[in-house]
Amino acid sequence: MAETVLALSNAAIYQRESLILSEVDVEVKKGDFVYLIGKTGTGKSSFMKTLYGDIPLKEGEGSIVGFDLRKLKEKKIPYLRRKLGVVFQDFKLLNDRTVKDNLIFVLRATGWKDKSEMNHRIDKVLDKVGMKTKNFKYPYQLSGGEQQRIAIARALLNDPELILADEPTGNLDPQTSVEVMEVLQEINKNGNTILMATHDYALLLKYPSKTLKCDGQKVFEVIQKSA
Ligand SMILES: Nc1ncnc2c1ncn2[C@@H]1O[C@H](COP(=O)(O)OP(=O)(O)OP(=O)(O)O)[C@@H](O)[C@H]1O
Repeated sequence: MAETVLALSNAAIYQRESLILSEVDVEVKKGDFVYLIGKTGTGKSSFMKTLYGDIPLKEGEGSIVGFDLRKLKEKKIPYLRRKLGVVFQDFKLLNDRTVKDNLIFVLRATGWKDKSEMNHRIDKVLDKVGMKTKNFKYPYQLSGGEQQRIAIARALLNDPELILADEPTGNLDPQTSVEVMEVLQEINKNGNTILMATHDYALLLKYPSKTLKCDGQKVFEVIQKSA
């Protein structure tokens, strides 16, 4: 039996005082690729933010990569984030430094010191996303798809137990979205667990997988019809 990396039980998700989602029961196991879909404003981002500690979980139970979300103290959030890889729609790369320096910045911030170990790790994650030859480029010299691949490499640096991707293809054209999705599929095949929020139904059809849907303040699993 695969180990559970995320479990929510009877959880309620709020944005300040507004209830966004209630009675949420979700389980993600090691090796899963799970989609989170739903129309704009139905709570996908709020759900993701709760998982990476940006919104506190005040009702129900929640555990993620060994952390209890109900008991998560502010000062523990960086440790939670180290076990997660988070990928955003807008990449969030630092524009004043090269790809390599973006990655070194994260490694240093998470306690890495040895230069050759850092170089080795950077080469490895860039290789996984097919960007090894672009490590000297600045983010603004890269296309959107390439920037997102760098953001995925950054998420992989500390060998996360779970990757949370919030609309990772939201800023990309359909062809580039497929290329980024291929990268996510590949790293999932190599053992990484991924939860991806999206409203791109074309990707769901092309790469069917377990799907959760936010609708009417609830989250439920939808069964995809096979084509
Ligand atoms: N910082 C905030 N404070 C209060 N309410 C918020 C805040 N951010 C979002 N909301 C509200 O929470 C609800 C859910 O928003 P959320 O961003 O989670 O939805 P979403 O499904 O991710 O939408 P989208 O696809 O547009 O990103 C919306 O009604 C939104 O207005």
